[in-house]
Amino acid sequence: MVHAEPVADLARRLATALEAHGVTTLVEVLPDAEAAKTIDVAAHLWGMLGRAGFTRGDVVVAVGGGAVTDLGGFVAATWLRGVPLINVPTTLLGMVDAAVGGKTGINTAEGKNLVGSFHPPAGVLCDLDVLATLPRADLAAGLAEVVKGGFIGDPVILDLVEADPAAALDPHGEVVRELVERKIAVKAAVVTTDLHESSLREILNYGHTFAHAVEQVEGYRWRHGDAVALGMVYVAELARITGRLDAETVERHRAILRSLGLPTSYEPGRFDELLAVMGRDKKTRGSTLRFVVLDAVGSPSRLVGPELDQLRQAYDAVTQTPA
Ligand SMILES: NC(=O)c1ccc[n+]([C@@H]2O[C@H](COP(=O)([O-])OP(=O)(O)OC[C@H]3O[C@@H](n4cnc5c(N)ncnc54)[C@H](O)[C@@H]3O)[C@@H](O)[C@H]2O)c1
Ligand SMILES: O=C(O)C(=O)C[C@@H](O)[C@H](O)[C@H](O)COP(=O)(O)O
Ligand SMILES: [Zn+2]
Repeated sequence: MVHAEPVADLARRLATALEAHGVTTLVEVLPDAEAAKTIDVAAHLWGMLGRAGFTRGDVVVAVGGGAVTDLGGFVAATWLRGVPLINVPTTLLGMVDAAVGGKTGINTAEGKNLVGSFHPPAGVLCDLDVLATLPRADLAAGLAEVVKGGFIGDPVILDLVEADPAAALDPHGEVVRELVERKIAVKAAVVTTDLHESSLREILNYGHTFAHAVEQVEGYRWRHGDAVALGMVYVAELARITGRLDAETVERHRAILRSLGLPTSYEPGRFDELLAVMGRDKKTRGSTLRFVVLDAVGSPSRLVGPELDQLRQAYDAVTQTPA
């Protein structure tokens, strides 16, 4: 079982329960957040599994946010070429996105999630009660991925957030439960059709080309969900500039994300740095950047090879907006 320090109590209780049922449990505390997603941490765990005689009859249990399930999943995918994985997401983002759908991965010096595999979990245990201790900023970051699901596939999500943003931020309320169920349904429908991202699955990457670039240039000090919020505004502006999306829907992005306290603007002067990183996005083919854009709410499509000037105009649009 792997976990980070902030959910140590929960992991201890789970390990105790497993031991009580006769399951021998090896528990390892990981570096917190993005610091867990490195080849060094993976290699450390491979060493532990080897010394413990971990076999294909054993199970990796990842208890934590998306960073822990991405790293735990990557180790499960690679050890003995694949052992079973059970995810116990403890952040909203993990519940609605990272722990479901089978993407696992680590970062390299060149970028985010550049090494990984598709390794679906054997099970995901999702208990909304564990969100009681999650800081509000992390709850909001998780809502960014929920809102993404609204824009690409389920507009009722957007209606629910617009009707009562405070309720969306209350982990004990019924609105959060409905948002979680709806977002997982959007993701499940996509992933069951295209697990390996040959085409349709790319829509789950809405906002992520710019988001991942921001995360990297910021040294992973930005929450992933915050970067996704900004990335969705960037790509909505790009879609408007290229004649795909109306200005009203772009403003709807800003209004919804701001109502949740999420970032919708960035600092000027970093376009060249971000452009270089965006070139390493997994959707890029050769030197051609490809973005998931919306033609309308619920109608995602692709924008292939936008002009440099259009990319820059979209950057200007997100750097001139007051936060
Ligand atoms: N594999 C996928 O499909 C997928 C999807 C989306 C995001 N991701 C990845 O997920 C990561 C982001 O995940 P995240 O937003 O969960 O961040 P995170 O895993 O970094 O967790 C955020 C913080 O919350 C703490 N925490 C977790 N649960 C808690 C709880 N119940 N109470 C108090 N503190 C708690 C963590 O220890 C950490 O400090 C990124 O690396 C992103 O790339 C992966
Ligand atoms: O499940 C997917 O597919 C996604 O793209 C979900 C994203 O929210 C997630 O952040 C994912 O890890 C990004 O994938 P990547 O392939 O761009 O690294
Ligand atoms: Zn994401």
